[in-house]
Amino acid sequence: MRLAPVRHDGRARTSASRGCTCIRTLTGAPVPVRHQEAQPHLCVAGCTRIRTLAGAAAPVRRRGRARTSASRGRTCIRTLTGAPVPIRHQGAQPHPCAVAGAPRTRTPPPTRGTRMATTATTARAQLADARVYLCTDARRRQGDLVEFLDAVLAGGVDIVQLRDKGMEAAEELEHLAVFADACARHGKLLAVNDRADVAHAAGSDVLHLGQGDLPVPAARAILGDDVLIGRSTHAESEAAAAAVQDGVDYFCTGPCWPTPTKPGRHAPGLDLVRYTAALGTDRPWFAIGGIDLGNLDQVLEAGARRAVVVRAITEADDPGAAAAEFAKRLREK
Ligand SMILES: Cc1ncc(COP(=O)(O)OP(=O)(O)O)c(N)n1
Ligand SMILES: Cc1nc(C(=O)O)sc1CCOP(=O)(O)O
Ligand SMILES: [Mg+2]
Repeated sequence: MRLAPVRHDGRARTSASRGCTCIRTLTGAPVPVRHQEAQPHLCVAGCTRIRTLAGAAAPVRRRGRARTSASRGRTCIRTLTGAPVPIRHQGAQPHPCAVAGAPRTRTPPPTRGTRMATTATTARAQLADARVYLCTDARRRQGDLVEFLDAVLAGGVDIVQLRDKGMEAAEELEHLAVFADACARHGKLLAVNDRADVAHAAGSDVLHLGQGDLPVPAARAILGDDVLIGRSTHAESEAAAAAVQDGVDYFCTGPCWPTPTKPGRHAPGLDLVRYTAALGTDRPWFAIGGIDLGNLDQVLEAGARRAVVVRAITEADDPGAAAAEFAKRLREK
């Protein structure tokens, strides 16, 4: 199926296209959103539409769930190949994808300033309280993403990041919509890795940047002040800088141990955790790298009060129970 962009500005759709692209605005910057359906879908309350992706007809229905404070987006559930896929629509207004009765001019975006201030404040308070930060892939091998996210978020994960390296942006956004919906159900924070444009399009609460990723000011230029930004640090100088750098909301120090999740990354070990603890910074920071329930006490003894984990939860027999144990032990310190 060849997709061609179509603007909902009164121009005719190209006949060759079964998909459409409409432009929506979140913070003044135009963000292209591709709606892949044979029929124009109605992203307005109560709509049900049939759309086609790869030839399969599937229902699209509006979901009337209330948003949590952690979530700014709206969520529709659509079904592609049998599995429900939540799609979050940014903005307080239904976005103008409706063709029947669609506005010919775009609905103005919400006034971000007032509406976002409370949300950003809430998100920063949640970050301050956070203890367990999970990075996970999209569970394509297991095929259990929704169940997995519900289990770990109910168990005690405070922030969940989609970290699935090499995924194309469109697919990442599809998965992020599932993450966003899960975070909204549980009132937890959603994090995007590496890409400010994807964080913006997904309506993420958090963007995580490594030392080689986009510089913080460049990410802030895209995201504004309301999205939380985190930094990776692997050396004392980097941790000291991240503790004071403008625009940084939290940072991570590690790896505590060499880890196959980040092959080739030198592990500064628990000395860096001890150094960071000694900084005495009020800025939230997390230990990362090789942490599991067997060595967590060493991480705590080195002075960390927050941890980022991947395998210890994603590969656990019972991810929800593993998350709960991490949360319990990090919170009782
Ligand atoms: C919460 C969190 N901490 C550290 C990282 C690692 O970031 P980075 O060094 O950019 O490496 P990649 O994950 O991008 O491979 C992270 N993603 N999240
Ligand atoms: C993604 C990542 N970043 C690191 C850093 O030190 O910045 S360590 C790491 C992988 C952590 O995975 P696991 O919990 O499976 O060891
Ligand atoms: Mg990165």
